[in-house]
Amino acid sequence: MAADKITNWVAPNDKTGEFKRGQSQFRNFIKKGGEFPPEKGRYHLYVSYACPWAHRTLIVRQLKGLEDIIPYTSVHWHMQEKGWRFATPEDTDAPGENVTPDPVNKFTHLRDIYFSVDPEYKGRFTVPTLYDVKQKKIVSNESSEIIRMFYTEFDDLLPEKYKNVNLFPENLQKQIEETNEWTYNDINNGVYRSGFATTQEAHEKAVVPLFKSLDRIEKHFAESKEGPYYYGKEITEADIRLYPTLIRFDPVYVQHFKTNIRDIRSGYPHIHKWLRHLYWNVPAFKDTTEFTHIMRHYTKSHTQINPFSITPVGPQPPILREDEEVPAVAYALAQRNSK
Ligand SMILES: N[C@@H](CCC(=O)N[C@@H](CS)C(=O)NCC(=O)O)C(=O)O
Repeated sequence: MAADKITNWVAPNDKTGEFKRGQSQFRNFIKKGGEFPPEKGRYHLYVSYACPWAHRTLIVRQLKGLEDIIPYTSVHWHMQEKGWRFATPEDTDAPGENVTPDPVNKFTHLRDIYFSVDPEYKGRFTVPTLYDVKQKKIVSNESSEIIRMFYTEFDDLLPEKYKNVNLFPENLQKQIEETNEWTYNDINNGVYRSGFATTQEAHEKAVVPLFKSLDRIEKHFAESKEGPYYYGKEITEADIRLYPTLIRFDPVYVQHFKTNIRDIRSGYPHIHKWLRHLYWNVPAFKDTTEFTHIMRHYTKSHTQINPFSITPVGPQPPILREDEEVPAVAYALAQRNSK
């Protein structure tokens, strides 16, 4: 049935043409003394390197030093009719760590996990999925909540160094929540609303606020006295939630989702600086960024947008070095410096 196709993010009969993201269905929490207590090796994290929501969880896992506590598997980047699938030993086109067959249940597709937990499951089969190997249950498939569990709930199992990593500090919580509100709607989800729209109106309704919000971030960086992170000297949730969308912006969204009023590298110097600082100087960001998965997934899986599945070659490189600029920016800077 056409309406059930995985690429029908907007139902073909929906006249608004607007992409409306569904609610994540599994919303349990890891808690000491609860149904899902923190334990080393008990929870398996399923991600796709292509996915910005999953990307958040990999960043936090590494920043919090949870590598030995929470193992993970990345699915193959190619999402087809049955949704995300696990890589097989024959797959040689999906680089990166842990792009392997499912080590827990030997399932072939992510959907098998959802059906094994609930044979009547009607939602989407999304990454990230945090799975309790002991009880064979899904803890959560909501990235914004998984990262919050990772911030604190495993602290008792961690050395002092990582216990002290506070990504959601008390004094900034209110500001971060306020930032999340508009960055989620306009940016994280805004790129999808722009790209999945099936009418001109729906597209513009998403693209215009997306760029207004990028302008707002640019201004925030231009005016902030401290850096290099969104809220000063320490990485917080604000960086973790923005980076996965913005690292994908030039390589994918600008062309595939048509969000091309500007790109980051030539249009947003402060955002560009922040982005490159994270990528080149903080291993949790670079190590978890797999451009091959990112560039191929969108262009080859969203056949409703790109029926021939051709992946553009550029922009190259997908992220510039910190001392590199696109020619137009380099020229403008040289002009300024010669005055
Ligand atoms: N609200 C969810 C969204 C997750 C999500 O939509 N993930 C996408 C990949 S970027 C997915 O797995 N989509 C598969 C589908 O919708 O069929 C979260 O933040 O965890």
